[in-house]
Amino acid sequence: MEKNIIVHIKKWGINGEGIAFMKRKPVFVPGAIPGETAEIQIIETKPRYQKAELIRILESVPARRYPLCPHQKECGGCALMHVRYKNQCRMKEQILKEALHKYAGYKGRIDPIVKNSEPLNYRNACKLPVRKVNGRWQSGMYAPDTNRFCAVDRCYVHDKDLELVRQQITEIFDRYPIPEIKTLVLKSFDHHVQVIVVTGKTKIAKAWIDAVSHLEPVVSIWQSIKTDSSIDPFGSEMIHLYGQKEMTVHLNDITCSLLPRSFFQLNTEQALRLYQTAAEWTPQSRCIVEAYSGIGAISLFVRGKGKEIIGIESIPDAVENANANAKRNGCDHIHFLCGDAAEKLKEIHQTIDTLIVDPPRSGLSDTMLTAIREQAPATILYISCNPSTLAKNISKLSQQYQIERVRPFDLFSQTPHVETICLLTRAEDR
Ligand SMILES: C[S@@+](CC[C@H](N)C(=O)[O-])C[C@H]1O[C@@H](n2cnc3c(N)ncnc32)[C@H](O)[C@@H]1O
Repeated sequence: MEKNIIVHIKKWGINGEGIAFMKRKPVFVPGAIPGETAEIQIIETKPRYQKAELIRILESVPARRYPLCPHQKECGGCALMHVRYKNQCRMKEQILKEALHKYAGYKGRIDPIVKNSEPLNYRNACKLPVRKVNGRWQSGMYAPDTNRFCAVDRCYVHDKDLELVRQQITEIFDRYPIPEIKTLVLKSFDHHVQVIVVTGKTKIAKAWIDAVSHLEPVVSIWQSIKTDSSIDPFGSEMIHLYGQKEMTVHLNDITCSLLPRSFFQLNTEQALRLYQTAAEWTPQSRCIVEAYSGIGAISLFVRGKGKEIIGIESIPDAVENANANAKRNGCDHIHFLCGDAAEKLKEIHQTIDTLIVDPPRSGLSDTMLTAIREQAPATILYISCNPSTLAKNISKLSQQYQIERVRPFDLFSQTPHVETICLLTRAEDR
């Protein structure tokens, strides 16, 4: 067994760990904070880095606080809960700054992070595995990098209605068990909660549906039958069991609907601020394209900035929502196409003045980057939840585009994730 060693934590890692250096090689120490002196034990050695377990903190820093959640270490969902909120925000600003510098060579100004006014109880959705533990049904999380189930009796970042329903549903599972239950998905907007249970091929008892539908905030229940092991959280068959099919989200004067498969940002209040910034930074354009458009909320926010707005999204249900959302908000000049962003972008023949992209964490594919270079819009608004892929993608566009503005948003408080909006302009147009 490795013996314990004492290290000084020098900087933040992108996953919220502290990083120490031994013989110039980084050692990742989850739970440690830059500035601290820690006793650690190496648990993994790789050619370019090491991973360690934090044994104890010998010298702490004022940024440390006692984490509210007793499951913080095992659950891993809130890797920064032991860090004071203002220091969490500084960490995110620093991670973004370093990524833009390292991969895109950017040393310019970054706006201060837009803080979350409610760093707890903000999450409007959860997707949790369900297991029987000591004879009782529980929903929880998998411990980081493992398939070890960690039952969570109370989650502090879930929206209050969502959390109430989650706790009550697990009790209902005890009374009316669902054979082959895999995952519980909940979405909460405006005090209304949608429940989606992902199961094997099984019929859900009427007693379970009745009990869940009687929970005060529940307005919609779905079952998703999943028999494959794909990463898609839902299976191919979706059965509507009770109430509304769609959820409604109000974003200032805009109203949007979403079906269970449609994506929406996890933090409604901060999403609103992000979309307002997108609207502010989008120049007046003849044609705007929004790729990775989800239910079309950004297109609706920039509705006054384009004569024609085209959205592209790969999930058919989200496209159905987006087109209906455009209609319901009186926007005849906005429509949405279903398909792969790169493929559909290539098929657009008119001149694109502004391109808005909001891809998943993996960022833009090489085919998307090629399609962007070919279309050469004058302005790109890149919204990203991953500073590394954002910066690497910007680097690949750097022959044509320069960074004009960057603003991070804290959408995922208590976690190391940071959302960023970045305005890029075509170099020759400056
Ligand atoms: C980060 S979400 C952004 C959604 C939307 N902009 C919003 O703010 O709600 C990314 C979206 O891209 C979609 N998507 C993922 N890969 C795609 C692809 N290759 N082509 C088109 N859309 C894709 C996902 O279904 C998801 O709706």
